[in-house]
Amino acid sequence: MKYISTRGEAPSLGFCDALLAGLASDGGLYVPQQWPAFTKKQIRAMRGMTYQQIAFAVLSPFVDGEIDDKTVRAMIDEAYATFRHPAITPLVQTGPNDFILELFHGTTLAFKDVAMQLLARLMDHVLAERGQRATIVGATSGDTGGAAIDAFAGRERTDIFILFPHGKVSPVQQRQMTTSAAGNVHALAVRGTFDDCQNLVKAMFNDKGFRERMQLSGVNSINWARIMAQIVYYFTSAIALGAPDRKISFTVPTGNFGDIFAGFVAKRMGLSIDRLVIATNDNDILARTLKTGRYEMRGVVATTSPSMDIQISSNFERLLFEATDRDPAEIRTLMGGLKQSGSFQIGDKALKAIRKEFRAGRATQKQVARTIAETLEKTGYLLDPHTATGVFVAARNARAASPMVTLATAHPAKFPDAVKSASGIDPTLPPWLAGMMQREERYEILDPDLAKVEAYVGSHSRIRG
Ligand SMILES: Cc1ncc(COP(=O)(O)O)c(C=O)c1O
Ligand SMILES: N[C@@H](CCOP(=O)(O)O)C(=O)O
Repeated sequence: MKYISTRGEAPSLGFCDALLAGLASDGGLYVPQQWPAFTKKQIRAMRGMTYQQIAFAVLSPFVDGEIDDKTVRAMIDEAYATFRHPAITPLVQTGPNDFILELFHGTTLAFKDVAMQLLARLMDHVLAERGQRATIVGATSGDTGGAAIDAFAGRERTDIFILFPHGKVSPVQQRQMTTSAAGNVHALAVRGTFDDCQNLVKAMFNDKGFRERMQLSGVNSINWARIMAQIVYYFTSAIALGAPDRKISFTVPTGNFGDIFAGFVAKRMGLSIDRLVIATNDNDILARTLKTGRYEMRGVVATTSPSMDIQISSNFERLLFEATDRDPAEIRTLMGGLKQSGSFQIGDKALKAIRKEFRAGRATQKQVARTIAETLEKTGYLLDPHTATGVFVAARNARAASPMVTLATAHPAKFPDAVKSASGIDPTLPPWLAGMMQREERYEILDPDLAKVEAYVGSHSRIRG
């Protein structure tokens, strides 16, 4: 299996090289040259398998033998042994046809743990095999950072630098990034938004000299392996609800478009998915784009679901690549427009293809708060604000023909203020995080200035720039 860039001007790579590359050298994102597919019979055979067994079946075609099967299985087992639920990502029924897919049973209480625990092991393995080291740079609106720091802390072959928007993440999210005692961990608070952080990370990758000197690697969902690991829970949950002999719909709280793109890939791989619904908060650029065909950035507004306070939705580029029948020249034009004017217009054919696959809706902060309160009252289930965004949008896009699964992307205890103000309940952190809020913080505050950020990374990575 080769991986090609959405912009068509970077070399195609095998799995291990794409894993370490993160962003392609032409600024594009790597995708598999073709989508592997399972037959109905093969999917039926996954019934009764454990999460780990299904993960191996789903990941194997992507790894394509570049890492031997025994090692991949061992990494999967180790990664998911860190989860606190035996089902890893359990389904909870909240209505006759409504389900919540709990993705927050990992160490940092967000869906990011599912991919990150595996990614860290895969990277470590490949670096060790090659006798290499890497400097990891990542941007976070709150959850990716904590999950990456937890997964990479203390690893000998990597130094990790996480950029987060100063003052714009929840106190729990911030402590998960700033209280690590590991010497290879660096939390950088950037005076700006998540989009500024993500632009800085991409700019570091696009600075060829810096990228090579520092041996940069990425852990955001620009890295194909992140998406790959997230495909698995679409399979486990759909199979538990009757796939492939029944169609299942999913609603996904969306920001950087990685999680829902994994659902799109699962469908391409033969999973019987009915509706794929994008749920946004007030930062509704994706819902607007589906409606108008115009991707148009406006200022980011701070909401009670801060992890989705995003305007530049990186993985939308992967979808555009598919919707334009994989036309890299078209992607270069669209992304050029975005860089220059903050907007682009999707062509009619591509828009039609996108609308065929996705629906979208938005929940305002008031609607999110009401959804938390009403769900608690009706079902006894306490939602976090990101999941509540999904539940609100799911209710407007469900249909009797297929069960609707909403992805629960974070635990309510990560956002106690918003949850308490909506429900009156103060969600408590699990025991392993209980002392975290009292621990001393360690982080650097920086301006959104590429030279300053590169200077910091260059002088603190064990690979000296
Ligand atoms: C809790 C939570 N929900 C939803 C999202 C959106 O996921 P994605 O960026 O993959 O669309 C994020 C982060 O992006 C998140 O941290
Ligand atoms: N919501 C994310 C934003 C970054 O997303 P990623 O999936 O591309 O890493 C976060 O919590 O940081």
